[in-house]
Amino acid sequence: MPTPRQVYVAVIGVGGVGKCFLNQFQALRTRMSQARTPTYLDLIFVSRSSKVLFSESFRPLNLDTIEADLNNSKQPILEASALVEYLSTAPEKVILVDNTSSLDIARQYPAFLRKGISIVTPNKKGFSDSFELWEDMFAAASNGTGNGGYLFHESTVGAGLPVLSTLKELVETGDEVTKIEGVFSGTMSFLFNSFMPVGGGGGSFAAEVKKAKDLGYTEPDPRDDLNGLDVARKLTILARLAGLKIQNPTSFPVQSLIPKELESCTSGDDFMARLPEFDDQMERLKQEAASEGKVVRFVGSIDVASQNVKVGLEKFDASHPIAALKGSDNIINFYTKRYGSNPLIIQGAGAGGEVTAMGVTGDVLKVLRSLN
Ligand SMILES: NC(=O)C1=CN([C@@H]2O[C@H](COP(=O)(O)OP(=O)(O)OC[C@H]3O[C@@H](n4cnc5c(N)ncnc54)[C@H](OP(=O)(O)O)[C@@H]3O)[C@@H](O)[C@H]2O)C=CC1
Ligand SMILES: N[C@@H](CC=O)C(=O)O
Ligand code: NA
Repeated sequence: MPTPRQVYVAVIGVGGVGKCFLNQFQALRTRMSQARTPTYLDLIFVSRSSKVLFSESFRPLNLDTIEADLNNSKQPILEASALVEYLSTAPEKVILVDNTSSLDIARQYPAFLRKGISIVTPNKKGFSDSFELWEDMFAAASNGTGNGGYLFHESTVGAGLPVLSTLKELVETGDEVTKIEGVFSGTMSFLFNSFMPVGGGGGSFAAEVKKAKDLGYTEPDPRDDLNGLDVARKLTILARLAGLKIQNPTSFPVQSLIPKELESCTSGDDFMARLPEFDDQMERLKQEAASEGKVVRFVGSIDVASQNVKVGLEKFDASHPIAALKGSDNIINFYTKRYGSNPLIIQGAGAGGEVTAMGVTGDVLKVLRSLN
């Protein structure tokens, strides 16, 4: 007869995704405590860029008051390396949820994993950094080749859509993935669907960028979406999972939509303030495509055999499924040997706090199922 167990959870980042995650975690915690064999989930650490809250003795934090408690906390900031030490002394298994976009934190994943701490994250930075870091992470993880903590990152591609789990299952069941293509950015999808809808009309480009930011679709700095790198990071992750040794997200052609004149902007706010000056350029792009009866969309593709990866704008006929996407929808086509010329297609919202947090919460469940 299995016995009840306790698992600790530590959360870094309480922004758009982090806040939704904490709500979903609270509901999960209740459900797990009522299961036939209960799991008691306790939040023992939470932080944001300027605040940290935890107890030296691993006393659970109160989820009902967590936001105010964190903001009122006077505890000194813990560097990631100090957090590794603190969590590794916990008397129960620990899952660390990284809801930031910090590369510095991601670089510590191998250290956390080697100490038996599991990691769940929507943060793409570590998985698309050097191939060496990718290898270090999976060499340490128990669901890689190591015997440390477990590592899951479903929301790094397509937010909560089951993109990575599907690709892994295709590969692990022996299918041969030949090509992956589609729309991989919720922000870019939203921008082009609303700025250049099929049938004409649409708002100004800069106004749509602001809407995408306000809706929580963009990266913390929207330039990370508009420069194409967010999509390049996702394709790097997919290509690596499909077996390609892509060195980094700039080792293949990536089209940037940042106007030359704005490349020197010192902050995201400065960039956003000046973007309307360049609405005319985007309007010309729209008119040019319309004169051919087409629309423009921001897409990416990976040709596995030729190792050809690319990211950028392409024109589509109005009848094409990519032209017909709505809102922040992503569409991901997997061409494989088994599926032949009709790809396996995954489609749905590819950005937003709730759907991204769903992928993160789902990954917490995967860790709980894996931990014995
Ligand atoms: N938004 C979306 O639709 C999707 C997001 N993602 C990924 O999810 C992650 C979070 O995105 P999102 O919630 O939108 O971003 P936000 O900017 O809303 O939130 C980021 C959070 O991380 C905190 N933070 C940043 N750096 C550090 C640090 N060094 N130490 C501790 N805390 C830190 C911020 O602190 P503070 O509050 O003090 O600023 C903030 O709470 C990103 O990696 C993003 O790429 C993935 C898929 C979709
Ligand atoms: N900024 C990203 C968020 C999800 O990864 C996007 O727009 O797709
Ligand atoms: Na996903």
